[in-house]
Amino acid sequence: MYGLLGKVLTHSFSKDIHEFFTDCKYTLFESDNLKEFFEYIPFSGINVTIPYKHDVIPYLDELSEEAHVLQAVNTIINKSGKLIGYNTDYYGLEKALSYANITVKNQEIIIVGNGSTSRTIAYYCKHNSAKNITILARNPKKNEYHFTDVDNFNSATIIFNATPVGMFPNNNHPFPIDLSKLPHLTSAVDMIYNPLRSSLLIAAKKRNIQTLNGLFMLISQAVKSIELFHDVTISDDVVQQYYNDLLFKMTNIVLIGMPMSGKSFFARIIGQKYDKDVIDLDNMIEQENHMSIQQIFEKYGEATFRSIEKNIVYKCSKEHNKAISCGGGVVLDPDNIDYLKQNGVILYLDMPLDLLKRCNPRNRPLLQNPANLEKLYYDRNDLYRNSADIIIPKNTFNKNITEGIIEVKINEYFNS
Ligand SMILES: Nc1ncnc2c1ncn2[C@@H]1O[C@H](COP(=O)(O)OP(=O)(O)O)[C@@H](O)[C@H]1O
Ligand SMILES: O=C(O)C1=C[C@@H](OP(=O)(O)O)[C@@H](O)[C@H](O)C1
Ligand SMILES: [Mg+2]
Repeated sequence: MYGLLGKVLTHSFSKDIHEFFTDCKYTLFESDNLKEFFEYIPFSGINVTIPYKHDVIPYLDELSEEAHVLQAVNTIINKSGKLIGYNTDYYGLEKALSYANITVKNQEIIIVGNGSTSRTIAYYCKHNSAKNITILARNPKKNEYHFTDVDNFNSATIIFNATPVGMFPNNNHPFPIDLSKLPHLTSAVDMIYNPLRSSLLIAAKKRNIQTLNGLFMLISQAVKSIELFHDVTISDDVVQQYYNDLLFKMTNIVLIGMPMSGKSFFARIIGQKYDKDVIDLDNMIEQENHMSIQQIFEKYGEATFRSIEKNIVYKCSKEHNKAISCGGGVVLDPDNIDYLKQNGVILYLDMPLDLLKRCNPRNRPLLQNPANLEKLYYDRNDLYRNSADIIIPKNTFNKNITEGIIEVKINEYFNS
């Protein structure tokens, strides 16, 4: 029997990963009583998660070197009655950093947080010749510092987040450290994988700092434990393919652009093609308020519409695997873009003004005066461009051509 031991396991990915790579069933054991678990559950191998990584140690016969140093175990193998504890988080971190080409050698490291993940990162950095390691925490212990001491470590080049700040469901909690205080940063690594881009990673990306989230590490630590459980080797290529597929599946594809550029239209096509549910933010607003967009503008004005829109965007930012079509004005509030980027790749349907002028503005309240189209276009074009991860030139009304460009650009984005 194989499985995962922890207290609350509803959000665990381990079962999916284990059952993808092996034919063995993987069981989730939510337990309040470790003694009973070890007495009565006859397992061949189990993984251990919060809050038991340390507490299981007294039940084990032997520890691997990492598990011993870190005093944390996430994998236990039963070898003919002898229980051996390992820590594959260390290995997962190593694989993820190597995948992202991040080396800690001679680097000045900041680790935010002082729990067991922080210890794993510090141990890894020490082992791999980091120049120095600073731990910043909310409640610093000996040889650690408070977040507010960050000014004294402004030569840092790599920052790791080992806290749950910004993790689902508290996606939008701001990161406690202002990155403008760390002008030499080249990489930001977050152990969080939900959302895919945490507050730290969104802030880092704005400064052109390389980012890495926790998904590759999560998969790699699970793969290592599968290798230990079943005495097999899983090749890096297979793991990478699994990662690419999972990442794509978790990601929302978010369409922005001028009114009439085809966002709602292509969101439906993208949804169908990539098996993602479609969300049209304007439709959602209409359904929730039992009014058309036009009626909302007429009755309450644009400012109220924008605040309704912002609330909907906030809710949708926590979704996964959706094709999301936004209203044209979503970019006016930078918070909206931060929300949408958490789990989304932003795709700008870039349609030139002369083509937009040939469309029929029908029920679009802001375009009832034709002169407005030009103004909106010039006011917003830069906002669209700066918000986008992918820009789709849309110089045609031919659906197939645009669909083809979208496919190529999405492939490029996810395979680079
Ligand atoms: N490439 C296309 N081929 C055919 N019809 C299109 C195409 N792009 C947009 N349309 C049509 O143009 C109109 C505006 O598109 P829509 O998706 O509503 O734009 P948006 O959501 O960006 O305002 C819709 O009637 C849509 O069906
Ligand atoms: O551009 C805008 O400010 C708006 C665009 C509309 O969506 P479409 O872009 O789908 O027309 C709708 O959200 C609202 O009328 C405001
Ligand atoms: Mg639309």
